[in-house]
Amino acid sequence: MDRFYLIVSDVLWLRALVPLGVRLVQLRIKDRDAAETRAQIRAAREVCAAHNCQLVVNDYWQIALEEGCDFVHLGQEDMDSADFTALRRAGVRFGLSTHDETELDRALDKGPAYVALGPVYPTLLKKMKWGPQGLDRVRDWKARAGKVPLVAIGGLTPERLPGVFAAGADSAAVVTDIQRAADPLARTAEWIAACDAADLTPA
Ligand SMILES: Cc1ncc(COP(=O)(O)OP(=O)(O)O)c(N)n1
Ligand SMILES: Cc1nc(C(=O)O)sc1CCOP(=O)(O)O
Ligand SMILES: [Mg+2]
Repeated sequence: MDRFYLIVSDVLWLRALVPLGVRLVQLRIKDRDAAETRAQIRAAREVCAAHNCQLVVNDYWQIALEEGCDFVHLGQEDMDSADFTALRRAGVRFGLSTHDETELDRALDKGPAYVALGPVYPTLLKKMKWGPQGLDRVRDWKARAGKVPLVAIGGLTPERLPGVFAAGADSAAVVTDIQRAADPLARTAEWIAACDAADLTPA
């Protein structure tokens, strides 16, 4: 999977950043009504299709199914209500959040396209009951996940990427470092360059 996994909170971000060469983007909408959420997902699908970028829809697996999207991200609570049979029948891949061993076992049982581990570093985005997992935990998760790709998330920056990839993460997800950057477009370019550099570095 692509090393750079951009997560944005609104389709306006997606429109601005995907054309820079982003290949994997998650639309993580919170606190919008159903109509607005659907409109955003539909618009994001169009932008991504035009730029050969994989769209991942966070949380709203049902709207994703209805709108013909082919990839969703689900947290452990989202998994409680998700219809995995319907997702599989429609060929919709899913990535799953994990934070401890029990969650990882539960996630791996579902046959995910990837598992995410976080927060690797402290995150400003949301309050979480888990402290920073650290790079040893990334290494451990990589061994436990086997062939399932591992996404690292939480407090990531371009400067932290070499360590995260060396520990075994296949992909690095980011929100704050880009959305709160003084120049989000320039920061996105830095992320792409840092991820490309990691691809050229022997493991
Ligand atoms: C790549 C990735 N990893 C983890 C999450 C978090 O999902 P979740 O625990 O459901 O929390 P919310 O993002 O829905 O608040 C994610 N979205 N993406
Ligand atoms: C949305 C999210 N989920 C996490 C998890 O551990 O499941 S950490 C996280 C926040 C990631 O954002 P930032 O790059 O701003 O730290
Ligand atoms: Mg969720």
